[in-house]
Amino acid sequence: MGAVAKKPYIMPPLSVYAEVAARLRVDNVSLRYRSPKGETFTALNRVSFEVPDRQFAVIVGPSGCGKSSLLYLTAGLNEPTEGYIYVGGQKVDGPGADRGMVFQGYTLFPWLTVRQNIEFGLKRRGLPQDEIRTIVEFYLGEVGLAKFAEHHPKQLSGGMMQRVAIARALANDPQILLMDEPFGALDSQTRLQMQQLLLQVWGNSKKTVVFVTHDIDEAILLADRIYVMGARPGRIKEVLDVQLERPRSLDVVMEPEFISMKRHILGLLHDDMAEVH
Ligand SMILES: Nc1ncnc2c1ncn2[C@@H]1O[C@H](COP(=O)(O)OP(=O)(O)OP(=O)(O)O)[C@@H](O)[C@H]1O
Repeated sequence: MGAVAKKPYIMPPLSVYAEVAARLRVDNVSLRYRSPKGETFTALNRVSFEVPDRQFAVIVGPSGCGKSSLLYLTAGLNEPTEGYIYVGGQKVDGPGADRGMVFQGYTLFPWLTVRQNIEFGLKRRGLPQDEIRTIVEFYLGEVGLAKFAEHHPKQLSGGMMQRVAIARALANDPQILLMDEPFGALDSQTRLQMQQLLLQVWGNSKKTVVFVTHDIDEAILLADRIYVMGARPGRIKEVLDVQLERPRSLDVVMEPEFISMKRHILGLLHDDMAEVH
């Protein structure tokens, strides 16, 4: 195995001050689902990790390992069976504007224009009209959609819709951006463009991002730190720091460190599949 495998990242102990230092702290979280017949299924088992402020964290793992479940818990759309999640030191106990979400499926309001979609949350918060206009213009520019502000979602491509979703989430100035396979439904060319656009927008906003994918290339290209999950039960198997220089272009996939890291993660995922069979 390559250089990465020889020096895996060792997870530091959760510090007493972790709520302050980490933007996201997942503390001993388990999640069990109950079937209608009363059988329980452990989707997540004692998951603990932290994401420092302004980091780009990527969660990668096989299908069914609980990636989406973890993101939904962080969004407050579901509750852990055990353990706690903290965002900016505050315990998550329901959905909140401090967490922006971008999903794989297109979640724009179809009856609203691009501009109206982006300003939706800002209006609900009662911001003054001129402030809303300034924020919306800024994010339309960030995602390259200034010319499409008055279009409706059905007039846009999948990639453009996801750009609106990113702009809408960031316009609300969340503490953390949660992204669940946001480019999973896009063709490979558009996906590569969207990865570059996201890196650029993130570089400007410097938000903390938690991004779920099962695409290893996407994970390494985007991440500061990769959390590799295993399945049955869902758990964190290893945490890897990506030290590739930024800004990262598509050529990064040919760098030895990239290839070595990819091989290592593939090995972890294969081990996991071997454990299942
Ligand atoms: N509401 C539910 N009731 C029962 N089981 C569920 C429920 N939601 C998810 N699960 C199960 O929990 C496990 C984790 O699901 P989850 O969707 O979080 O995984 P994932 O890693 O995001 O998978 P994928 O990559 O395929 O989207 C899976 O085995 C799934 O079948």
